[in-house]
Amino acid sequence: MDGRVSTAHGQNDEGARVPREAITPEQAVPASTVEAAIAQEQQYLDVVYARLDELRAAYGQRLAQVRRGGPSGSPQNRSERDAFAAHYEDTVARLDHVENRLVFGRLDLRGASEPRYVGRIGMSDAEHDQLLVDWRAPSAQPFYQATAAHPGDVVRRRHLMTRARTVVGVEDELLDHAHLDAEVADGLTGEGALFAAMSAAREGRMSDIVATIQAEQDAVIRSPLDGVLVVQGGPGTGKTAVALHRAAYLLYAHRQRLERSGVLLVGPSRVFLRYIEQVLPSLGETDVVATTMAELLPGTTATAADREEVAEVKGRADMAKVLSRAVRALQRVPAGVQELDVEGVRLHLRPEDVRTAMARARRTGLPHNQARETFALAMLDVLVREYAVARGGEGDDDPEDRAWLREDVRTARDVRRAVNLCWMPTTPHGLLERLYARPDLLAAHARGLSTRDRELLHREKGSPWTVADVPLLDELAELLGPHEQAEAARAAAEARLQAAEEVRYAQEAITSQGLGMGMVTAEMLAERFAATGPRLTTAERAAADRTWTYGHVVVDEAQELSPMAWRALLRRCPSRSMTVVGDLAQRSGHRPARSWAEVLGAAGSEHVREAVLTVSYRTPATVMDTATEVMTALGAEPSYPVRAARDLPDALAVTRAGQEDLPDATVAVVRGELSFLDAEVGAGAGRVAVIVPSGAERTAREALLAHDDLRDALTSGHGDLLGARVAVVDAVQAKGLEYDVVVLLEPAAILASGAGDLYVAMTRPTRRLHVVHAEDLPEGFPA
Ligand SMILES: Nc1ncnc2c1ncn2[C@@H]1O[C@H](COP(=O)(O)OP(=O)(O)OP(=O)(O)O)[C@@H](O)[C@H]1O
Repeated sequence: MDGRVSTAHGQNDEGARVPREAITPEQAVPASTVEAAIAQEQQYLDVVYARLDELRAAYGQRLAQVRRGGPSGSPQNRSERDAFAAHYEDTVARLDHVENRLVFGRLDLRGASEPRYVGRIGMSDAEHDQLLVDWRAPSAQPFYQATAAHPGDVVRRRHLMTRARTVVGVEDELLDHAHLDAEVADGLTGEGALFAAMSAAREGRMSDIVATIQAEQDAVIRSPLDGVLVVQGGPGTGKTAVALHRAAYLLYAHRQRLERSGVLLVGPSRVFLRYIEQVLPSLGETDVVATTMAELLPGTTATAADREEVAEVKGRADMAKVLSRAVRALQRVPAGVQELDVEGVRLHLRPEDVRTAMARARRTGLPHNQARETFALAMLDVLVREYAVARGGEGDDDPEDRAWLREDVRTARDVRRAVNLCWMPTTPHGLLERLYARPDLLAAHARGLSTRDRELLHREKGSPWTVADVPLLDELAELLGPHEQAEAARAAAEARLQAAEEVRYAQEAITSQGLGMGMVTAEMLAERFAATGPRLTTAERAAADRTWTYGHVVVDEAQELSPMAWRALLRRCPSRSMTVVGDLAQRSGHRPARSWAEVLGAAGSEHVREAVLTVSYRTPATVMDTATEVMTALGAEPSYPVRAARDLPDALAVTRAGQEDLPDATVAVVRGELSFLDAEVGAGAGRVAVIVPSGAERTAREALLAHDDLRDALTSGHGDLLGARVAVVDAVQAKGLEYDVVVLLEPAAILASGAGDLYVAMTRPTRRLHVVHAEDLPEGFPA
């Protein structure tokens, strides 16, 4: 390609000091001088890293100084010191995280005397001259957006490839009109760097793409904060990467607005959150709350999954009405007058008094458990009046007597029971459990559900909570409000945890300050800290608080969310500022969705804008095209076609075996693919997923474990889904993840759980999809 010069080498050139403007913007770098260019860039890198070290040392010292101040002083002094410590801790952590590929780009601009360097964070030298522009700053945008057709002021864009602190390659794109060519105009930016990133062996953790963000991705990342932005993109188009970079961008561009309220990121599973956990810190952001729908409600962990048809009923928007009726039914007016015994006196609970007290309580607009107090007080007033009269009218005007009478009534068993029966306090878990377990209750409140739907909801008390239960529990928590006794038990448990945390914190302080020697114990220090408590970050406080509202919410794999789940997320985001990324074609189960309007539930009625990502940076074209053909043959053609950025030789392989030989064939294929990776990306590097039909993971894993070499590969890196060189998973577990090679076992059986699952499974590899089957292949696979 004209105007593009790139090379790479592994040595650090120790050339003479070259001033940063030595490579003039108008000057292209011929291939012969690439080595010299690398040497020049190394000079610049050395200056930037030296500054990074200086800043780290300076902030490290300030932090140590503040910590040395210890826990003494007035509360105001302590809180100021805490605030400084927090700031320094964050800065030190941020500077530590940006070590790798700190500088990755350079722009030579028409009319500018110096080039502009783009990096992970902004940085100035001691004289306040800018060394590095933060990739998120407006002045870095041309690095991602300039094209030969629309170069703006950019004459040359240079990608710097680095390993540790060494420049190992540069890649130039000349964007002035003299070098215009159609291929550049249409093409991807920084192709060399991009292809190097795409070809790297996968290590089980997602990396950031800050050096090679493409123009269509950049437009999404920098899209305005307000409203609901839906990003539809086929497999591997960078939706997850873009969502994370957008979170980092928004925190940078709207720090004031988002820092206090925070950003919530919702992913499909804990494994997925671990897969992406390094991306935001590497972009200098650590304060995002990452969670899954299963963990959205603090204190509740959903460990089970429902069958598809059960989850569907639980997820319907109508369930909100069922729950609201169930809560309302906790407020009951007795059919007739009831007699109550208070200290031998007969009092009367009259339906009309109950109705009046109820109306007053409902007018407060408070959730059920909190409004109960208004109801109970109103009932008490009525009963105390009757009690006073029954006691001979004495003490009617004497406040002290009146208080005694009131106490008699309030504590009487009959009264407590009657008030509770009229307005029963309850917990979300208790109520939902009763609803599921008692068909009569469900029939009374869920009139809109068919008998079959109600049967699907039935379950015994004590069954574990499922992911689909979480939005229902959350809805109930909203309708009910805190339950005093349950809250007290929770607070006590939390206090115990907090005390343990304070001791741990104090222990650290003792160690770091060289205290101890028997003069002060961790418990003593903890007591002193208790007044202020260990510092919690915004993210930590937000994650522990159900009622926390976030400034922005990012949802990944959003095509899986139910209408009830959207309600739970919208409650957490009153500003309705959301980034929603997903792929309709990858939706699990047997209910395909044709449009985002169908999927978004209540979020769909907000101000929604859609963006589409069209290029897959993961899956080779041969595999991508086959996956599309299979989906089309199934009548589930993806509505948003995807173009693969590259193809690779032998990207698709198919091995047919007899039913009996399938395990042996799988072993041979996995072994062959590991050898392929050894040769291709280095001994022991690269990762293989064996994707099997749901429920077949255990058998498949055991078949592989029987072989020593494969056992090593399966148990390497703690043997978990991200660490091991070979992992056995089903399509749902593989969602959002990627591997160098996928061995796809029995596609026809995977299809039983839905076309979307097969599509997900087929599109996970970066290098090769190897299909192993005994049953006939679904239509669309090559013969
Ligand atoms: N601009 C880019 N430069 C380099 N690599 C990229 C770029 N965009 C995406 N990638 C890489 O492509 C792969 C797929 O990205 P990502 O997981 O974000 O895609 P996705 O759309 O979320 O995929 P899926 O829906 O299939 O889970 C990742 O390895 C990612 O790092």
